[in-house]
Amino acid sequence: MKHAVTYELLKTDQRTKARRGRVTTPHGTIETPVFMPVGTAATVKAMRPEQVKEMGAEIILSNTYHLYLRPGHDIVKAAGGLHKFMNWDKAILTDSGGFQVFSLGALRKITEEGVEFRSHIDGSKHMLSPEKSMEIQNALGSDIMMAFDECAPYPADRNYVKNSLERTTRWLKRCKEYHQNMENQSLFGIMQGGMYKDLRYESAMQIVDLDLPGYAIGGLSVGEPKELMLDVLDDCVDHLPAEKARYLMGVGSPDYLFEGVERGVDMFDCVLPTRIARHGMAMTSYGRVNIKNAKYERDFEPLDPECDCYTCKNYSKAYLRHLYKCDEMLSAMLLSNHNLHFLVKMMGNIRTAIEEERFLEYKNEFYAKYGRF
Ligand SMILES: Nc1nc(=O)c2cc3nc(NCCN4CCCCC4)[nH]c3cc2[nH]1
Repeated sequence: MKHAVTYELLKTDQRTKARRGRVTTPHGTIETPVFMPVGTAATVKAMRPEQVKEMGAEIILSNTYHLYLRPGHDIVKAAGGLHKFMNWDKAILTDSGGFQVFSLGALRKITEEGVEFRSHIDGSKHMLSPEKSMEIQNALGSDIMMAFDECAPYPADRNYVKNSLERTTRWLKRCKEYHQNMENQSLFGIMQGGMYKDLRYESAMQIVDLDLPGYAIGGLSVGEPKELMLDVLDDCVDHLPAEKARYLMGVGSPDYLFEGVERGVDMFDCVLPTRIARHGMAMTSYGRVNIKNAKYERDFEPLDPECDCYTCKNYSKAYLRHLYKCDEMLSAMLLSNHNLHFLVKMMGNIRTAIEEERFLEYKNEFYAKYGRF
């Protein structure tokens, strides 16, 4: 059966596991490695879709949990689907709701059936299951639908993680069973297994058999130490098929992106660039800039001398500091635009570096300039 979404491996770095590829979807192709801007409630916060497209983003992420609760997937469906509703005509990946229930909703109960929770918006009682998550994502019409899984907390004991990953595998089979609309939407499986390398292997073996077009590494970036995360990641990427897309969920600061690419990851997403923007923080070639800092009061230079984004071409740090101090909406708009542009451009530079066999040199050059993460 032909998948709606396919991955093509174009080149693997000779010295690391970094790889250059391409994901093809019904809403266009995506050059990888790729960072996906997050548009949780059907908007990349403080950004117009044209700006997100203009910076070169080819795919964004949205969330089943949020859109189910508000406005409701029936309304998005009636609008013609999420692409039409939010005026975004490139690719969309939707997360399945599992992680968001744990991180946002007031979790009530996990059973074989699914997850009972109370809405973080109005406290109303709800149930998400593999079938319900697929129904919602089919209604949203996203190109890539994530399987309904349980992201085990960190730390979690081995027995809990083992039982949880086995239930996640059973849930994945139910997702695949229920999934309609195969010709327009593809399902990605999600590997779990906590920080236990042997359980990660077990999870991978169980999900790879289902021959899906892409697989995510879940259960990471959940508060574990960086070196532990990278050690587990390094090990578990190898258990995923080389000819399928590999997506590391919830990762998105520059250092984690470089380290993830180096270990063979193709796709990333994180709220970080837009979230820290709303708190006056910018990512620049020379490290993070906290625009609130008094030292920028009379600094009439742009945020990043090496950045060609709209914000850096037209505004100074002094002005951006002023906007933030006045709590002006334009502050979040300009800093979000810059941070997203910075990461999307950085991934473009990474892709070129892989093509030219100089990924490690580019990484070291970037780290030397960026300084402390
Ligand atoms: N379906 C699903 N399964 C996961 O295991 C998962 C694991 C994840 N881990 C993260 N980490 C996000 C960390 N993020 C960093 C910046 C501030 C907000 C939290 N997001 C995730 C999303 C996930 N989605």
